[in-house]
Amino acid sequence: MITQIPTQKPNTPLLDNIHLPSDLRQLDESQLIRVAAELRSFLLYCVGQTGGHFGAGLGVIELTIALHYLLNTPSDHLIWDVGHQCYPHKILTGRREQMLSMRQQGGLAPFPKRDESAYDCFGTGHSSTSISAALGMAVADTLQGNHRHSVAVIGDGAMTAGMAFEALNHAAHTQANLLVILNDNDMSISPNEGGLATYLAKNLKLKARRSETTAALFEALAFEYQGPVDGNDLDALLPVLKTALGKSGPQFLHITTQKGKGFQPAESDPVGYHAITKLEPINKVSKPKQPTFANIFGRWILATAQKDQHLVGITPAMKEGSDMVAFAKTYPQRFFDVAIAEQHAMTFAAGLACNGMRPVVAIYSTFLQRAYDQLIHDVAIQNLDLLIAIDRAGLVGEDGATHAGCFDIAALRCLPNLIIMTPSDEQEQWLMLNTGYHYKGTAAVRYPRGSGSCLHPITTDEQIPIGKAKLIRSGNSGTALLNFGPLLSHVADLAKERDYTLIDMRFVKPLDTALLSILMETHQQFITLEDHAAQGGAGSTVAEWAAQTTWAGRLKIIGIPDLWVEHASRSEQIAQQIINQL
Ligand SMILES: Cc1ncc(C[n+]2csc(CCOP(=O)(O)OP(=O)(O)O)c2C)c(N)n1
Ligand SMILES: CC(=O)[C@@H](O)[C@H](O)COP(=O)(O)O
Ligand SMILES: [Mg+2]
Repeated sequence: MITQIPTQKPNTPLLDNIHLPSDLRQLDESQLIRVAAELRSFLLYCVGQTGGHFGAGLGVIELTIALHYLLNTPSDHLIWDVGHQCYPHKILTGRREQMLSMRQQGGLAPFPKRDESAYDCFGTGHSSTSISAALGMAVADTLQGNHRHSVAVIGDGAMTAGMAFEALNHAAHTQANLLVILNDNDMSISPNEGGLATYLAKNLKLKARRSETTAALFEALAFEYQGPVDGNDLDALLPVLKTALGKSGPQFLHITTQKGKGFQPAESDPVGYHAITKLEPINKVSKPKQPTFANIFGRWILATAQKDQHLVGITPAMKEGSDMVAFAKTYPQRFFDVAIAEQHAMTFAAGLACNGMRPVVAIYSTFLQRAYDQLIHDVAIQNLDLLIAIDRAGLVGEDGATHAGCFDIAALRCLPNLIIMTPSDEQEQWLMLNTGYHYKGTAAVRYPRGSGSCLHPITTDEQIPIGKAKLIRSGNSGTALLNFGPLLSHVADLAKERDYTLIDMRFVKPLDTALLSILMETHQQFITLEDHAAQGGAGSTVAEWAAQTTWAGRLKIIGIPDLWVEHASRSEQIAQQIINQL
């Protein structure tokens, strides 16, 4: 058992000669255990040097070796759900020498990526997509007369998302040659939540060679089930995997693994070791950890829950990331981790709001994308009193494009009645959370990953006036810089140097058009700034307003107005809501 992350590259004589899975397949099965030991120590060394996702990869060392040993990758399709566990896969598929570039600009991507390697047959990052994609590839092979394996490796956490069951349901209908491997380590990021997790855990405790009850669940969906089998034991795993790969039709292999396997601290604390920062040199004095926007949210929800017993907090499997740890500990009855189920999280919150509670949905911007229809259909149309705390809004750094929160303003600003707030720092975040929480209707506050410029916001009940911006400085250059969000501190000095008027707009919706009209009288140039896609974001809101104001009579954007159009005949709707604007 390894207890320390090596700071020097370990000696890996077998691994050094494995450049591709074809090299691995030259080895005798009896050598694979040695390969696993070397791969595990090399993985520890690499992640120690770069930081990144950690526990999940340690848990699938044996599975990765077994799959690339028995499959004919990259011709056979192998898809890693979420993809945070893909580092061993990358090491065995021609990228061993690039591992120290992991998650760095120009370096290896944090998740499987099609344009990075032929062995990455499907890009992942968001969970629960692997079965759908693998099924698509399997059906394509059937249609083309190809005889190839299509394998999806999905964790017990990712298995809790509805999309996984949509794919299982469809697979039965297609009878495609698909192998789903459930990597069951009884962990999501936190311990896995919900009935499925309990169900699986109960059966694991039976330590049965074959769990009839678990089999029943998946065989009811026309999968042939095998398991549970110890996925960290190559001697147990290889024969069962061979059997599954030898069969046709939808196969379901249930393996059990240990998240963090082989590294004692990670085995003891799989939550803490889900991801790690890179090791710092021993003599480097580490800076004190600054509170993040997520930490401020965690303090805010705890403080607000103390004052209002109607507050309930919901997270789709990101308790730690959204920092609801203290709230969950203090108010366990009012904390809900619904597992990786963003769609359910939103409509569950809607139900709570309809029946006297005041829900706060804490959700990463990128994962909010999963709950868009529920936000529209179940929350916004009904104009429910609900606050969405959108974390990781904007660029997120090392997790790259799959996790960037660049589209929430574009998605939300066209929804009638919703208000959208963009705090410039942690004090503004606190004020806006208060404002959104008490707003009669649906409110969203978006804030970024990491820390901002006000590390010690004061606890306050104060709110801010809806739709009102804040003048930061008046300038004489004739240019007004309109800030939406946390980049204000990045441009304050520049605005002073260039003598810009600097406005903290605070709201994307409702936009402070009264102030903009005044500024229009005295400024010749406007710059909008946001940590969001330029297309369709806050700047577009300003542009649309400006175009219709300055070009009054020359540009009129006619479409469905900012309201929910009730039922009528389509011709009545079109006449009343659109054509009559002409
Ligand atoms: C749609 C979506 N929601 C949330 C996440 C954040 N997330 C990344 S890994 C993870 C836990 C996955 O658990 P599991 O599938 O069991 O994999 P393990 O880490 O246990 O190997 C979560 C919630 C995500 N990647 N995608
Ligand atoms: C793989 C995954 O989706 C999560 O682990 C995500 O990387 C967490 O992001 P943060 O580090 O911003 O919490
Ligand atoms: Mg798991």
